[in-house]
Amino acid sequence: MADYLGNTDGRNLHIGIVVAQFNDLITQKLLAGAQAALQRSGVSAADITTWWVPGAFELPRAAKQMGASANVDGIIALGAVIRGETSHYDYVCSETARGLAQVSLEGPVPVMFGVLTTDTLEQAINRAGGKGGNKGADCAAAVLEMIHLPH
Ligand SMILES: Nc1c(NC[C@H](O)[C@H](O)[C@H](O)CO)[nH]c(=O)[nH]c1=O
Ligand SMILES: CC(=O)[C@@H](O)COP(=O)(O)O
Repeated sequence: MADYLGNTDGRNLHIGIVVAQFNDLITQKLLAGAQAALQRSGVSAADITTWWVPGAFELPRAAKQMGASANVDGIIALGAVIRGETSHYDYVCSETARGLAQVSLEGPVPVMFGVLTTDTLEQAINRAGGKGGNKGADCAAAVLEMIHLPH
């Protein structure tokens, strides 16, 4: 099973990950979850390319650049947007989601939405390896499924 998911047409898959530094207490856990899940599925660590960006708002541009230049078969975008005192949260969440969806639809490879959008730090912790699972690992499974869709 691992061999199948980790390659296609007899060659190793190359997976890209773009991850936000903002709330890196959380995003480091999301990244670790994605990396572990990919490697369990037969993707070599050498075939995972990771780019860090300042925050979630920068993820769409990084995903677009990676899809155009890094020879990857799929991309996982990871971030953690946690509500503050102002409406800034709403704009970051909506534009990050819109931008990543646009890159996935219009770009050459599938892009997974692994950005937590939570009201509290606890909610984010629970979804980055806590009782709510790990959104990074979820996206790893999803990107492998999308790559293997019939073309
Ligand atoms: N508040 C959060 C941010 N804000 C920063 C933006 O994502 C962006 O980097 C900045 O506006 C410069 O363009 N980013 C997160 O990832 N998470 C947050 O909770
Ligand atoms: C999600 C955000 O941008 C947020 O953390 C910013 O906090 P604040 O709204 O209190 O400035």
